[in-house]
Amino acid sequence: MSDIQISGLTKRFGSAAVLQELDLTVRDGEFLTLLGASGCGKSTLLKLIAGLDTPDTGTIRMGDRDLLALSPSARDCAMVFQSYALYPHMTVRENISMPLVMRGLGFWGRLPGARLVSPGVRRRLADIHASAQEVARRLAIDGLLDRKPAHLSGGQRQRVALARAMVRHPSVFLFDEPLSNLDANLRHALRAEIRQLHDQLGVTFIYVTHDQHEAMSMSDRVAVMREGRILQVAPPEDLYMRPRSLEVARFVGAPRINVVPGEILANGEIHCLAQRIAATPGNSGPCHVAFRPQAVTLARAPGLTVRGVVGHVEYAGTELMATLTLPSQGEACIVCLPAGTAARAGAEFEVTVPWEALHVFDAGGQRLSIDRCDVLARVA
Ligand SMILES: Nc1ncnc2c1ncn2[C@@H]1O[C@H](COP(=O)(O)OP(=O)(O)OP(=O)(O)O)[C@@H](O)[C@H]1O
Repeated sequence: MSDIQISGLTKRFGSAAVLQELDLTVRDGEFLTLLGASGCGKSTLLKLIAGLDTPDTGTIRMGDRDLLALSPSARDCAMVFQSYALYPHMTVRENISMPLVMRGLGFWGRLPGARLVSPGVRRRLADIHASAQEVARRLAIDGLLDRKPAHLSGGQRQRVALARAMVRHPSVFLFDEPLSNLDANLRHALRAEIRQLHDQLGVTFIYVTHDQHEAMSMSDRVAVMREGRILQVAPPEDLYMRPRSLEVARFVGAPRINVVPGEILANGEIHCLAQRIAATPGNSGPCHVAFRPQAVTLARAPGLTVRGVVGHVEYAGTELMATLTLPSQGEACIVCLPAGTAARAGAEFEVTVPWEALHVFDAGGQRLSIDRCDVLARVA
């Protein structure tokens, strides 16, 4: 198939612009996730691609096809919703078969009596049910084909919704928070299954979630959204290691990235926590220096020394999460330490952030490229 190219997409509800001049290319066959806080416009974007709503301006193209000119059914997209959207009065078999019935049988063929009088309708229905059975087998729900949705668990219902999307072999799957209603264990298991399904089918998946673990663990690329705009589109590792802005850095990673103030001097040196940490060719002035809680080390290593007073210590299995209050700033940082580290509340404690784990952003929050200092230097 082809890439999906979205250009200048704007959608308003009344006076509120929910999507603002949004541009995005979804590559053919990739697993792309739209990640953002509730209300940032993720579902709206998905609905515009599916044809369930229309934009005010902008284009959505797939190869040489203008998707906006096509009806939802002609777009070759299948959508899977958080709420499953199954027909309660139909069996699992009938639910899964529904897209093929709608496509393969005319109005008369869909009437309940048609199969009694028409051998052609009977044959087509038998083929459709065989296809439904095959998809159900792949998703391990073939033992449930005669049940109604009310007699299924949440995970089973979501599998039926997936099967219904798969049965017509669409070229694009659109997922709107499909796992939100499930418990943590099931969510974890289904994440892996959905990713495997993507790899087997080899078609484009566009997945909406506000859960960064879900986004980071499943996707080829993640588009981070905020207030109707895309802040960055990148593979999960790039988003985590090289966030383009402080906003993205704060959104991705848990616990949240630590940020302490820094200063860029006229000679380009960056100072932070009374240490010379790096140099940048940019303008002088205040900046933000950031590091992830997991990036700190207790070993002596070249890097930024962070010293503070231990506050709350949280035990998290193989590690501890400790809050450090930095006396100079009065700011609290969270650092991740190996379990068993002697970090007692009220005591002074010191960690090092290796140079390569430091992120520097200008006063406006945009990432600065920096030259690492190779010698730990204290500023008098
Ligand atoms: N039909 C509508 N009429 C009016 N406002 C709407 C409509 N649909 C969505 N909105 C508003 O548009 C904004 C974006 O909604 P959208 O559902 O796209 O967000 P989202 O990022 O998917 O959020 P969530 O994760 O909570 O589902 C919200 O403020 C929402 O209230």
